[in-house]
Amino acid sequence: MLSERTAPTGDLAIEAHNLGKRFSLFNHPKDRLKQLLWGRYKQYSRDFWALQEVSFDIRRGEVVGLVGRNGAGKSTLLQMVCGTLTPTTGTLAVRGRVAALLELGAGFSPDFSGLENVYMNAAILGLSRAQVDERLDSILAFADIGQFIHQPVKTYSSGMFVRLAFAVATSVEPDILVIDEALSVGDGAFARKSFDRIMALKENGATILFCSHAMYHVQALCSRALWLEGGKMRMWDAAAKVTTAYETSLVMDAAPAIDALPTTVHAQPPEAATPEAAFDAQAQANGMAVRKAPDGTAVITGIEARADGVAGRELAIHSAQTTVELQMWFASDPTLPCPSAIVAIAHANGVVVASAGSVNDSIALTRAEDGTGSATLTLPHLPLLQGDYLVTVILACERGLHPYEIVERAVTLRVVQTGLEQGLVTLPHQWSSHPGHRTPA
Ligand SMILES: Nc1ncnc2c1ncn2[C@@H]1O[C@H](COP(=O)(O)OP(=O)(O)OP(=O)(O)O)[C@@H](O)[C@H]1O
Repeated sequence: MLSERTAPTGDLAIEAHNLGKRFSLFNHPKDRLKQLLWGRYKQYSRDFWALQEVSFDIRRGEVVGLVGRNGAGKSTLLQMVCGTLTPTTGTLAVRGRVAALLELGAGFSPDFSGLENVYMNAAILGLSRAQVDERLDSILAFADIGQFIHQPVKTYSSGMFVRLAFAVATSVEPDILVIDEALSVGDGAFARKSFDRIMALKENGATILFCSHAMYHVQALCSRALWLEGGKMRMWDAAAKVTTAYETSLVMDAAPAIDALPTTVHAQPPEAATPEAAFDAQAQANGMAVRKAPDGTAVITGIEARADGVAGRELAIHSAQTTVELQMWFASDPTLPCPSAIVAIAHANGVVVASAGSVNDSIALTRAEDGTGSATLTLPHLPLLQGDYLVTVILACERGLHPYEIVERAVTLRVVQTGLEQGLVTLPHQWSSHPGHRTPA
């Protein structure tokens, strides 16, 4: 969906002032008709405010993240920016050509061929026939669905459908890109390609507004973030501040904060990435080269966890004594840059305790010419306190942003302790003591 609301002039791409959106809720479908006929005499609906008093402005070229729990009003706001919903109160100025990656392919007609849909969809997005002719080769090359382009789209797999829709939606160089949740779409090589395309649009100066449950994406890509709660603005500030406050609130409410972690990047369901698959692969050939990475992507071929050298999927750990090693084997397309590794540890109640990423630690992984290699994270004298902890292992792109594969709950750490310390970790600490009264400084 694309709309060109006003010319992209001035410094501000989006200006929202006191935005509100009210929906009418009906208890029964027929109440809708009654409201139409007799609404003057009796109220058959009740009002529900999905958004209230939302004000912000976004500079041109800025990348802004939108965070909040389910039902907070994020999609409602994105739809207003795209022009598919109109505000009930307030004003919204959107300057420039907007491309939305919201419901990809929603405008496709099932009985028409892919090619016909490209023309129809691109026209809706504001491209003339000549402009589509000019871009057609690159759209088709990007979607990479071969001869299927001449078949009705109702015969497409969901992957093909999304690839074509994404290729069309991003073929118009937008001034403003609005993305709901998925920063990359499709699977395997296409997921990486689509992520790279969004990054290229960002580097070319597009203003991006995206909503995500992956806080590391918001922190890594955005300068500012808006936190919505119950339809109202809870916080609008530097991305790092907002994500920290938001994550803290999730933990405080004992909601499973794992939702906010790299472990739940929804962009790419980790098909083969169950612990079983990874461990089976590992078992079959000592972790080496069992799964071959398809072109344009990378896969985890094995995971092994060791507690003081003893391997297992469930490790018994003595708090602050046992040294844990987590090793991940991978196979990657050798023509791609070498991938990176991320490990996250969450308490069994869902609270994320810690994570480490090779990119963040400025460590470049190494691999053989055929693209295979391994990465080992060593955690000396693991300072976790008593409890069960789950380890998630992620193989990501060279920037540590696009996950190729995620293995949730790859390893369980069962920690026992002898002392009476409370909490999740022991912090490095020291005590000192002196005799006598307090003396003025
Ligand atoms: N057309 C509609 N009619 C009535 N209520 C609606 C409509 N669209 C959204 N809502 C309600 O508005 C509230 C905000 O919804 P919205 O989809 O914007 O939330 P969200 O933050 O995007 O949630 P999620 O993360 O689950 O996508 C929800 O309570 C939702 O049920």
